[in-house]
Amino acid sequence: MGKPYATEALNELQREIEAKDPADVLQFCANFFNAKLELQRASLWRQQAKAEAAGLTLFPDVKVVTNLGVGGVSSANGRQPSFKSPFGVNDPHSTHEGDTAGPSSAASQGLFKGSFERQGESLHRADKGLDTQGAGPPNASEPSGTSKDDSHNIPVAFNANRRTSVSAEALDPDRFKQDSWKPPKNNLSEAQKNELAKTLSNNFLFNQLDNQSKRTVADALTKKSFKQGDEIIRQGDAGDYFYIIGKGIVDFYINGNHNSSSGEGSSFGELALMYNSPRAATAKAASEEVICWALDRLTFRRILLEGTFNRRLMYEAFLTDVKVLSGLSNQERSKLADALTTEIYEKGDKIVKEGEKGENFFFIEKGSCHVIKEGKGVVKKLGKGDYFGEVALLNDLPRQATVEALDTVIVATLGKSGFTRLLGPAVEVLKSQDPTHQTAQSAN
Ligand SMILES: Nc1ncnc2c1ncn2[C@@H]1O[C@@H]2COP(=O)(O)O[C@H]2[C@H]1O
Ligand SMILES: Nc1ncnc2c1ncn2[C@@H]1O[C@@H]2COP(=O)(O)O[C@H]2[C@H]1O
Repeated sequence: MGKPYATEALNELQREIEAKDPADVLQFCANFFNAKLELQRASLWRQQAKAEAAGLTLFPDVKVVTNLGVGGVSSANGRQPSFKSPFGVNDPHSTHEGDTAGPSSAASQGLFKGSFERQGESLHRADKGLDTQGAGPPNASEPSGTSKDDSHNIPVAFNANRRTSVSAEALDPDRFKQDSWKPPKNNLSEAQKNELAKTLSNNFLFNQLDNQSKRTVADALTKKSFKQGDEIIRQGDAGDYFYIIGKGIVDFYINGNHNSSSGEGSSFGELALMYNSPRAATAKAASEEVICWALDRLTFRRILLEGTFNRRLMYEAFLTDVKVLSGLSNQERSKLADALTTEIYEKGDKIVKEGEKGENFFFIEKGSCHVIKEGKGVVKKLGKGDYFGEVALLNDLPRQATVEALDTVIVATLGKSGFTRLLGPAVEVLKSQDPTHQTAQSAN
């Protein structure tokens, strides 16, 4: 990343601070840059296997990384450099276990602990299809870093150009404002507008947008009809459109095997657009008639990545570090991220009270809490990445303890229905770790 990027990032941070007025500015800055870094590493990391197959090295030489002076970067045995988060040793969840087992293990655990930063790095790429909608490459000049000779080895539909990765483009609203991009206009009839409005009212992501963004998206969506068996998306292709289902059922296949299905109001096709990665699944029309509303890649990135999707990405970065969720796929993690709501508590606040009915499950994003039981006192201390509130939801019991904020605590909460629907394999882990069945633990 060059100087202009740093300036843009700092400007963006400044705007965020002014808009959000965080109580703990340093923590906010740390979170901001940590999330950016993690997104960037995650994006590259997803492409590592393909890059290796093409004989390319995506990750920088360890010496280069060290020279960048990213806090706590270290390396061992030539493996992926280890990145220490800005929370450093005080972060109870920065143990970096994934590092010791090598890259593939780290990836499968959802832990992206390497720093992939590299000054001026940009690989030539063969995914021209991704930029066919008038954007052109965000950076025309080709910085040095990887030899041009490598470019023809990159498989089609593989994006190794970090300059168009989600972290570089999505989190860079200034670039959006400066260029000549204009959202497309669909010129729908009144009847079609009403049909679309009905579909959008059922779509979770759309409902998160502000009114202006809603209007832009509604004006840009185009209607596409499919017959049963039609392939809407093919696994491995480059991403062109994001889809919202207006009518019918869509089946998803991974490597030819049926994986899941979605119905009216659901959306799909976001992953390839978010990460500039190949399509992760094949989507096929499963009912007689399927109507989808398609949003072009550029409008998707400009509008959705600036708002809801940024929030989602921030949550995803955080959720990647929550140990109990390590069994979730990226898709499951995205869905979970969409359903989370942020709540802030001050020192002394009782986030849940023993004996009360339980409605929510909580992940701690920031701060620490004491778990207090009547007659026993403090039984546990919880910190960033820990969770609580599962016992009441899993067993339909009143809250088994009080959880009190020890400082400013930010939690991501999940309602009861999301808890059972979206935690997937993590529910079994939660059950097996029921703290009411465990012996007393240290509260220090
Ligand atoms: N299990 C799954 N893994 C990956 N993608 C899925 C899955 N189920 C549904 N999908 C959707 O299928 C889409 C295929 O294209 P994308 O990778 O852009 O985005 C993907 C998701 O929206
Ligand atoms: N020893 C413990 N006993 C009861 N609850 C605990 C204990 N340790 C941690 N907790 C958490 O405190 C939460 C209080 O609300 P729940 O009973 O829903 O879920 C509980 C657990 O998540």
